[in-house]
Amino acid sequence: MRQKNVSKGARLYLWNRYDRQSFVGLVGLLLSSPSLIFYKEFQAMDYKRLALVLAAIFFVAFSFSFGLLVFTYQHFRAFSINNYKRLLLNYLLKHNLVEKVTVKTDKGSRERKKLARIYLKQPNSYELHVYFPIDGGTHQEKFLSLSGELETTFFADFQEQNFINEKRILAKRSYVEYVFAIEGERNRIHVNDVGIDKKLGVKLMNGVYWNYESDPHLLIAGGTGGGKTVLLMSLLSALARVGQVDICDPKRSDFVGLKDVPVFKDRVFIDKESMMNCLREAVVFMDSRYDVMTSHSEYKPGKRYSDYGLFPKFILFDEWAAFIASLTYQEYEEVVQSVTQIVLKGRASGVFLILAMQRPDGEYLKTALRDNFMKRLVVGRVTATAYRMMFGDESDKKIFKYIKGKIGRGYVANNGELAREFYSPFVPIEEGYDFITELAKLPVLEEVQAVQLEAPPVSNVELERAEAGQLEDKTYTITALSRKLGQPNKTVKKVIERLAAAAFPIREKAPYTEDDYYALQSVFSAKEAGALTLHEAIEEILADEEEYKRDFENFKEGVKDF
Ligand SMILES: Nc1ncnc2c1ncn2[C@@H]1O[C@H](COP(=O)(O)OP(=O)(O)OP(=O)(O)O)[C@@H](O)[C@H]1O
Repeated sequence: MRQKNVSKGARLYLWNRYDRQSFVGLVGLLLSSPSLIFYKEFQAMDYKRLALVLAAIFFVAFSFSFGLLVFTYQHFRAFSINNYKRLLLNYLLKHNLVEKVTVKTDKGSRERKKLARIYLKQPNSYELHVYFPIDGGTHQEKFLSLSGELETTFFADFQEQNFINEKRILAKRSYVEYVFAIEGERNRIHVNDVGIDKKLGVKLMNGVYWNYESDPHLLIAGGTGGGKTVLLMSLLSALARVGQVDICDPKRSDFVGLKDVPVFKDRVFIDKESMMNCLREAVVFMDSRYDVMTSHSEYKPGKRYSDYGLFPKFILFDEWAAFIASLTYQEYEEVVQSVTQIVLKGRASGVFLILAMQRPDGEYLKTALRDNFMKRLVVGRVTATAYRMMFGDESDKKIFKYIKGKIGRGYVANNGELAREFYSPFVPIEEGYDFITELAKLPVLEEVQAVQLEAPPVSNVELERAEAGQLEDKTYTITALSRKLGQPNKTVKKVIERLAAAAFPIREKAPYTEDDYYALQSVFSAKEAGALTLHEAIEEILADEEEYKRDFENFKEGVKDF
């Protein structure tokens, strides 16, 4: 609970419903008032003419006032926040969340609506904070559980709930604060603005950064045509400025052209053997870095690679699932070993993985490994199960929206945090923007140019895990699974049977995996969100899965054997 008095922004009043009308009315009257200096001329006019002149004056004044209103809403947060005020008022009134007080009048008494002490604040273009009082009021309990409904009302993404305990001398006040991520599309940035901020990391959008040091390893999922490749290219333009980037392109298409770009010279791999070798070498590279770091005269446990002036190294894999699907069992085992090493030791030694695929199924990325990817991004359309795999339990109640035609739109979250809307940097492809030309302009880095992000030191737990070198997959018994889902054993068993009978990838018997849990969670969430029967919810998830399978099969067809 926060103790200090925070600035809560503007208080919400019932008359905020009429903000726009009052603005246009007042400004319109103000603008038309100078015409009063011609009152003598007005007096001399006949009625018809006077009415015509006044109508013209008011028309011009009010049109200008309306234009001014649009301009202020577009450019000033102090005005655009009124849109949220109006939505909130509408919600509170329609859901009877206003208090009613009886006031005496000459003719008896009447009821008057009274609003609790509610505040709104928009500290920047991408966040909205709303404060509700905890003061024993009629609706206090409801005020504590508004996150989901307000998320829908604001068409925003709920991010956090905080409690504020204000201590004033004469009045003690407490509030519950809701923070929402808003206006995703307005906070989209141009590809030229993708860069590195020393404090925050790689800028991907206003308010969205990838700090690879505090949130190592990036996982990207997205359906075909959703904008994965363009996003990866935009990322490359920032990463190649601060470190070395190896690119693996099993599809042999989008990234092949980069092999002649100086910063990526000898760093673009397209055949299976060289991609496996890239991972092998990354492990050797990390081990030799550990040696350099531990034998350094200023060695101290917990220090990171950048503390020794070393640069980060990124390994970017497009279509990871296609790569895994092409491996033999032995090769697969070796790749899993290498990736395990990298996710465990990468942060301290400065090696970071970026894996992109349609959906991170356990088949292609073991769930224990997936848990170590601290930044998650989805672009384009993915299935309900894929959202659960990417954003986990935290977002289990979230309704992920797919908006047709919005290329590069999706969701982003740090592992363990709530997902929010994401728009990948805008690339003016139709105006001739060409990544190869732009990336070719980047200088080849020398080690001394390392950029150090401000991130916490490597913890003892991380070092211990890195030394142990193993990750454990989480598994569940049917009872544990049902408890986690909050459903009776019988219902869960029934859903498993139905999914398995329809060839959905789910285990029929314990031990169940995290992915099985996410698949089941998708069914129960679909049931709740769409007020469906269990049967309808299962059908919906199966239809989703069919579409995913078709897409994936088509995609595999397109990938030549490499
Ligand atoms: N950020 C963006 N800015 C502008 N246009 C974009 C953006 N992202 C995607 N597009 C448009 O959408 C098209 C498809 O995007 P992209 O190739 O990145 O999809 P993908 O998810 O990689 O698809 P696939 O898996 O089929 O390769 C691009 O050719 C481009 O025209």
